[in-house]
Amino acid sequence: MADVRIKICGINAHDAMQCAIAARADFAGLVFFGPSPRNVTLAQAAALAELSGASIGRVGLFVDADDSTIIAAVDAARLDAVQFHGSETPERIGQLRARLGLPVWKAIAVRTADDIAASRKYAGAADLVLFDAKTPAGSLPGGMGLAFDWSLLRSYRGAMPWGLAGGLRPGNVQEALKITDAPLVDVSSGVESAPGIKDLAGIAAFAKAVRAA
Ligand SMILES: O=C(O)c1ccccc1NCC(=O)[C@H](O)[C@H](O)COP(=O)(O)O
Repeated sequence: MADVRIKICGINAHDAMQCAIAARADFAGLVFFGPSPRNVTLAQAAALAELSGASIGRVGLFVDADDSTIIAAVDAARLDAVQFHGSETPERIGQLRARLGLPVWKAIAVRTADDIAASRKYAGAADLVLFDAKTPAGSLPGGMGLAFDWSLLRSYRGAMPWGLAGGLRPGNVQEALKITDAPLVDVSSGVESAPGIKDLAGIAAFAKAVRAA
């Protein structure tokens, strides 16, 4: 499977950032969402940006955040893209894209085929849709290690660039790619030893598994 892009999400420590770079991941996700165990402060994000430079794309992750929060993070972390994981509408996503001048990714919470079909409303507003598992009410909207039925994406041909997230691990990502042929995979808790603590060997194993798929 050629050139599947890899995003390691929830990087909040220098060793994890160095490991993602060494594993030749394409993107490092920085979570700007207080309730997450992976949340980074602006100062931490700036230090991670300093460490990583141009070696990896930095994607800032937000959940129904206001403009000032997003802009402060974009500036501090010198973000290359922004990912929205809340209930942002296509109109809101389009406004943010115009205001920030950065690629905008929209996470789509998936349980059924209808959820995937509904992602079409983001065409023209977002640059990429990230299909992720729908999480239980009251829990975090992502980073929960939950997978959806990957067969929903079998033979998927969307109008926009897309990626697969949710419950991926070194041990199952090849199966996920075999079923979905996803051009980008995103992992967070599947490469952690505890919530918010990245497992360095897990990051390396995940990248190796993707490249061997
Ligand atoms: O990772 C978080 O803590 C998080 C919190 C709130 C919204 C989204 C969050 N993560 C988004 C991601 O892009 C994760 O990588 C994605 O949901 C997959 O997570 P996992 O199933 O743990 O691999």
